[in-house]
Amino acid sequence: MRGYPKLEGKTLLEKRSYARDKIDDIRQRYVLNQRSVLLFKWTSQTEVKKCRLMREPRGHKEMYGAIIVPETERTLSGEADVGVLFCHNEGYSTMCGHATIALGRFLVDTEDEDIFPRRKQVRFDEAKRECHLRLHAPCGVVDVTVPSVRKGNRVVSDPERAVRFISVRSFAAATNLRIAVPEELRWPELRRAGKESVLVDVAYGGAFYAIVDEKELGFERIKEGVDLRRLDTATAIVKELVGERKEVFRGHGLDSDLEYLYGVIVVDEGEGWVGLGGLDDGRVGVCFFADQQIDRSPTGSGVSARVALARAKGLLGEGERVRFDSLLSAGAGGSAGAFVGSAAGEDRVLVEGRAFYTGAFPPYINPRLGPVPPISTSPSSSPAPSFLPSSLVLDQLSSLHHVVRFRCRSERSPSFSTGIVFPHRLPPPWQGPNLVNQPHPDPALLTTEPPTADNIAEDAAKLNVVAPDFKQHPATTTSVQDIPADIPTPGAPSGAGEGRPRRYLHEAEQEGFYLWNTAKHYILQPAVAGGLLGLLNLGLIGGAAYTYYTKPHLRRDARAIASSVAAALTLLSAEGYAAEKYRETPRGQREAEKAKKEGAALYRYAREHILRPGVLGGLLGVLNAGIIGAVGYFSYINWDRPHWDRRIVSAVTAGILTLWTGEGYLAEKYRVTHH
Ligand SMILES: O=C(O)[C@H]1NCC[C@@H]1O
Repeated sequence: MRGYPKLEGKTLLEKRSYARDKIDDIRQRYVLNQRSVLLFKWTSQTEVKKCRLMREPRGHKEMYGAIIVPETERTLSGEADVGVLFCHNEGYSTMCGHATIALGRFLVDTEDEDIFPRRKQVRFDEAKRECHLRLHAPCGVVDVTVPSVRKGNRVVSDPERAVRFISVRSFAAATNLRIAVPEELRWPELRRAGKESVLVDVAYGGAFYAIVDEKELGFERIKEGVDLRRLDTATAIVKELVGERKEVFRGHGLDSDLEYLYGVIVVDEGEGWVGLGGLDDGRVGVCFFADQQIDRSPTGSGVSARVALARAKGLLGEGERVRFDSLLSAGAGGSAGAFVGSAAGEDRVLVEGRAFYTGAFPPYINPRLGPVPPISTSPSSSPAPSFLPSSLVLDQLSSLHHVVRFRCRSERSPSFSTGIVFPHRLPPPWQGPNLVNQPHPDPALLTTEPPTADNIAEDAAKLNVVAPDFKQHPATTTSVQDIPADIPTPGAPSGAGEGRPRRYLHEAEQEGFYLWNTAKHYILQPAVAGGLLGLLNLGLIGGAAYTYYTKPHLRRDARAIASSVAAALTLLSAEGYAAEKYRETPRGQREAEKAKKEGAALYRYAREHILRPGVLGGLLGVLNAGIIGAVGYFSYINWDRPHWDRRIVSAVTAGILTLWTGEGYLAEKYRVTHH
């Protein structure tokens, strides 16, 4: 990939880890720390360079991306033609059906051998008018068939017919799994339904999905409209609880990088219990994946998982085709956005779906816009800052031209996406309770002409390939020719003739303003405010203790003692009352749930990073060194005492011996269980 750093690692999964661990700032990074450092270093464009593609201001929570990897272990061994890494709001998926469908077309249409060096190997079946591609995704090799036509001396993809792919091995991992929902985690709909647990199925189609009937969560007829915030709360809890059942994901012969729960699909009435319906009466599902990102497509890998599950339950015959819809494709009507799934042999699934070009958008970095703080997903947060095009192009990323955006287009249902990257700034789901506020297409990006065999090449020509001299000539052949030199930030002094000191002053103001806003954003969070109150309490208690220590007469003054106790009780009760009141509000409940989740995440993080034997051994070593150092120090400064307090000496000796015996015991236990 041009411009994107070289992905280190022998296997695609290793490259995925590299992207996640080493260069994730390209996908997303909250740049707050860098900005704080900049206070002392002054703003430089190099720092601002490290900006995210998947989050604001270039992306959004629902953004999805595909990074083409020309060479992987499977392309080298001849088993695949090209590799791909998928990315989203949280990291890098192991499989993505909708991106595979969109990429299928792109890979047939591209003639750029830097992007797709093995393009010429792609087989065109003249009789069937289709190309066959082998795409190496992190979950394995997926066979993709792309309807294509000959156009002059080129073979180009045909938007009229559906792309199809055959999944990797797909299977049901657990059926009818009863998940108890602890009292404090039960969401309102579950309570109202009088339920204490939910029944879920878990299936794999390149990624693991928990599949759950809407009624199990206490919802009804979601396809007619649902408050996505409420569904988000419910599915986040289900995801956490099911995700903890590690045994469900293990033992299937998969690489450990694939053994995790990727998403929860809420399915409409009946699926998995009474069958799937057919092509006319298909199934609707809402998929929450990664960091509760909502899939606008019907989730290709989810379709693989759902078909495998239905097969395992004996609900789907060989060759029976089922239509799968997302909320968006179902709401839009027509069939172009739906996917069709069917069993394809023992444990494979055939998924069919269509993709359409809408354009290509090289990312820009506007030095004036700078990094944008994370936006809260609360409904009251201010709208996302708008994207300002700039004449200054990010060096490293300017040639990411194959982060291509596709959007599903059809005459009857022009308003939804099934593409690699969802274009345009789509309103996040919390902005509306149902489909009414779902994204609508930017008409400028839509091809209004109905596709015909004749305009196939034109359709492909919308693919916007950035020329190597893009930096000098930012406009591309298919994009707007006159990109404005720069749109000033509102309130910013104009650049022309602006003196250096004034510009610095303005930048300092901006920096200060940014930091103040960021500080406000963090400090005014209830959790932080709670922490500050805790500090205040500590300060007051410390202050009182100090006063009583330095003024011994107060210790006998009944009035002083009584007023201190009364003041402390009043303060604590007021704080307790306020906290309790806050917890009763919807926001408070959300916070409580979030705190619980974050607690779990912190625990998981600690377990993965700190409680690892190596790290733990190191920490224990440091602790031991500290203890020995402290004992040594106190022995040294007290060495000339006439006698030492035997109780202290015995307590210290016993303490150290107990600690070391405990450490020895744990180490031995670890050795026995792990080796
Ligand atoms: O179609 C799919 O499989 C993907 N869509 C977003 C979530 C999944 O990765």
